[in-house]
Amino acid sequence: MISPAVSAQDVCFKYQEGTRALDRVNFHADPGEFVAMLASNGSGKTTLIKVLIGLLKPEKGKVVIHGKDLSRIAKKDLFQTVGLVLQNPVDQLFAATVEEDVAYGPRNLGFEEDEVQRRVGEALACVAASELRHRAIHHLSYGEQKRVSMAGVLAMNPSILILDEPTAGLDPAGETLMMRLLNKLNREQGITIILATHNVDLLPLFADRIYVLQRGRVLKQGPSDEIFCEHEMIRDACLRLPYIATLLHKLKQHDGVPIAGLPLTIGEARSRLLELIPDNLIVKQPEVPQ
Ligand SMILES: Nc1ncnc2c1ncn2[C@@H]1O[C@H](COP(=O)(O)OP(=O)(O)OP(=O)(O)O)[C@@H](O)[C@H]1O
Repeated sequence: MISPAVSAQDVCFKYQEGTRALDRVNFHADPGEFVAMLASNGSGKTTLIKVLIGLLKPEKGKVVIHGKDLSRIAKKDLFQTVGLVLQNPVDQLFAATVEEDVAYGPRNLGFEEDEVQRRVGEALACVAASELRHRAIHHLSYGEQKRVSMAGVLAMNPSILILDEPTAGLDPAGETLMMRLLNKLNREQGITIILATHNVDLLPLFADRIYVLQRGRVLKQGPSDEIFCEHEMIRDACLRLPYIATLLHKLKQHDGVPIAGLPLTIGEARSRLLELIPDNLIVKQPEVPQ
């Protein structure tokens, strides 16, 4: 049996001043999976991320990375296996220029300069930021800073990427770009993605599995369709359905439109609605590439 890329087993964590932020949390992500932690503010997402990467030590339970207890993994090996992208890029970026910042990790590991430059080039290309290479960090926009901070992590070639609120503060185009980048890293390079978010609208498009957290506990985990069909649980967790699902749910419940299942994405909703429209009312238009 293949070990999970990351697992947290019965993890409890209490902050010094007494807040119990995690209560017997069981979490795992298999190699190559795209897993989301979905929760409202203060539910323990950031705390769980910090525990998964060893920045906080659990009071009980353990974290295992690729079959090895986290407490036994040397920091140097950990940084090359698990990359952490913080919510606020300012907390991550510290060099004067983009190139210096992205090069910092590989240089620190003692790679030859050719290899460092190769990694910087590849990491920046991965996040669609090659043209920013010689720019000053403090001149970058927030969205550019987010992508550059991700490049710094990718330059270490991690097999697991953990991101805290990667779409927070981005405009709609930036959100879509970020999620597409993560999807590409996951599908094309097989990088395991774990992210914390409140963004319910984008998750059904990308996440293989979702964990819903509330007050430090896992309420439920499973694929999007299993998560979002539990309306009461979603409400109890102070979350909501994706907007498109809310619309179709209302059309079904209040207007009796016979929509099959509960579409969670615009693509699914479009297909279900088209099934209900007679062919002679549809005038087919050529598809416009997105
Ligand atoms: N350094 C700290 N000291 C004390 N309590 C903390 C600390 N950091 C977080 N907490 C508390 O732990 C709980 C979980 O916080 P955490 O930041 O993990 O939640 P979150 O789901 O990431 O929230 P958000 O979506 O607002 O970022 C909250 O009640 C918070 O007040």
